[in-house]
Amino acid sequence: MNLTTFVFAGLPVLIQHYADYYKQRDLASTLCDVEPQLGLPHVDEYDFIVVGGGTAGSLVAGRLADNFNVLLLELGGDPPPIATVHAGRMLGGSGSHNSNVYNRGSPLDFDYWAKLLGDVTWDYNHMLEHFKDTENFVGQLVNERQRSDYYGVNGPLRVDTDVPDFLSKWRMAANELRFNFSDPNARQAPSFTPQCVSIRNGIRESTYDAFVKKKTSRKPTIHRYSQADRILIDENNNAYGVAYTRHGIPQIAHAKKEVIVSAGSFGSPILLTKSGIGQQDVLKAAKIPLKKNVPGVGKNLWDHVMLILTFRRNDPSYRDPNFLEELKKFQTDRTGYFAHQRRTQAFASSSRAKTDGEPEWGDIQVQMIDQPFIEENPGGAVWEISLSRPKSSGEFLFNASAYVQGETANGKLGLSNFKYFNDSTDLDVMVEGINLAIKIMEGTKAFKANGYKLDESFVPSACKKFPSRSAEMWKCVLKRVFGIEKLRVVDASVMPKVTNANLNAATMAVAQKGVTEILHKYGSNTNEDN
Ligand SMILES: Cc1cc2nc3c(=O)[nH]c(=O)nc-3n(C[C@H](O)[C@H](O)[C@H](O)COP(=O)(O)OP(=O)(O)OC[C@H]3O[C@@H](n4cnc5c(N)ncnc54)[C@H](O)[C@@H]3O)c2cc1C
Repeated sequence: MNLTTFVFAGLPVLIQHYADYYKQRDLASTLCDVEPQLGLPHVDEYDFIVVGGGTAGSLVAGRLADNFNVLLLELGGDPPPIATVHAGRMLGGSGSHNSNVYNRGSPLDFDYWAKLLGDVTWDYNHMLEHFKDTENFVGQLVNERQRSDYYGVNGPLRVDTDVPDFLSKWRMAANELRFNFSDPNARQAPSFTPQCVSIRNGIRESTYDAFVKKKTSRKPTIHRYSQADRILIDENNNAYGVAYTRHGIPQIAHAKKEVIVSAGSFGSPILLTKSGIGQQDVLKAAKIPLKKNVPGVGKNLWDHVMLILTFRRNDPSYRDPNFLEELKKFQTDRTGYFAHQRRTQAFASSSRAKTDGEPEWGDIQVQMIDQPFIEENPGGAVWEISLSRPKSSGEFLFNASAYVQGETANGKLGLSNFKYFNDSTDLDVMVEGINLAIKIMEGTKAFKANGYKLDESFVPSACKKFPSRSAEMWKCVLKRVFGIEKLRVVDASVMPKVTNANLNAATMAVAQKGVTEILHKYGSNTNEDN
């Protein structure tokens, strides 16, 4: 085993060590906190209770704490120093372990939301102000003239531009294929772009870091390792509190103003259903008293289907940088290979988008990620091909029979069915995305010189009966890989349709909009009961 493999293989052990240590430390302080209450009926009271300390919840709780008494309940604890898990159960949520790519999405996404919802406050002109309120943009721009109109500089979240050394090649490839080269945000249009990231000195910055941890003014009270089990709703259908378990100890908190559900696209529908808000027949099957019949709970599940491709580099002169030296540079002054994401991206419109009369509204996103230090593929590149405006949507349903049998763990109560490619034209769009990636890597002068070649070893043998690289072969691959067959919700689950790029930034703008509306409703006077 070489040094690189040894270091990477040790990461999960290190992460688990920190996760266990944080949990034990929090358990000790929780026991001191709750000791006086044991055996006594005791209910804490706050102005707002925010359920879920992820991308949206941390932002909402941190902002509201300026003016109000806020309790933030989070299922997980502090994020470990290096988080690589695929479920964001920690403060900062999925934003504490994702790639921190900061893409707002197309302005046309938000204009479409406004049309769908019949509410102009969701259009891009309005949402732009919420993006600006959250951002401290320090990055480089392709179009400098847009800086003052489109970017915020006084918000808590640092947003930078990642500038990998192959960005000039990316620009050349754009020229060769007659694409524009532009910025990913402001007014995103089909083009090749650099990527913006919410990363500070090579370290991820989540909304928990930016809006809560680094805050110097009043912070929310945080109860970690706390699972909200039920929203308490009175006979007039007002939410007035939350029943939850903190390290397994049952607790109740009351909210004088509102309960805000920010438990994410999977957590929110489960909590709403457990509280009696959901589809009538599901509630009946789960024997949960009906509070409100909302047939949409758990429906409308959108996902960006993403296919990952690997390109090998056939370039005898290529040598990986020295792993130890790069690690030292990063540890010493946060420079070198590990200080950057080393990604670029392109937004493109498929033939379907053009036929639909939407040529400016990209429905394909491709991302190139430079990958040194992979022993079996030195200098290779990984590509993420995403269907960024799918037409197929799925559902996330409540597992009523498991609930009736006594299951309480949220992770076991959700049944997701993404229904990928239910609309078969989604397959055609993905095939165009795959072909664009191959064209850039194998067909442009910019990248051809490095001898990049698609690694097709992952193609299942059942798909090899089709001509190599044909649309039929790619559709077969996609089908195999993705298996065809007084309450407020503020998180990614409220998007009527996903934006056409990574969702973290759009979730922040949704959260900032929620905060703005709450402050508008309640003002900022802590002593006044509205
Ligand atoms: C592997 C991965 C990589 C990604 N990469 C990117 C990227 O680079 N850029 C980008 O823009 N987007 C990315 N995303 C998507 C992005 O992270 C999410 O869209 C965004 O975090 C959603 O925010 P949210 O607040 O809705 O949910 P989350 O951030 O998931 O927060 C929900 C929180 O609620 C908590 N919770 C759930 N149920 C309960 C309960 N009952 N009681 C208490 N707490 C509860 C959870 O523990 C979690 O902390 C990525 C996602 C993943 C999974």
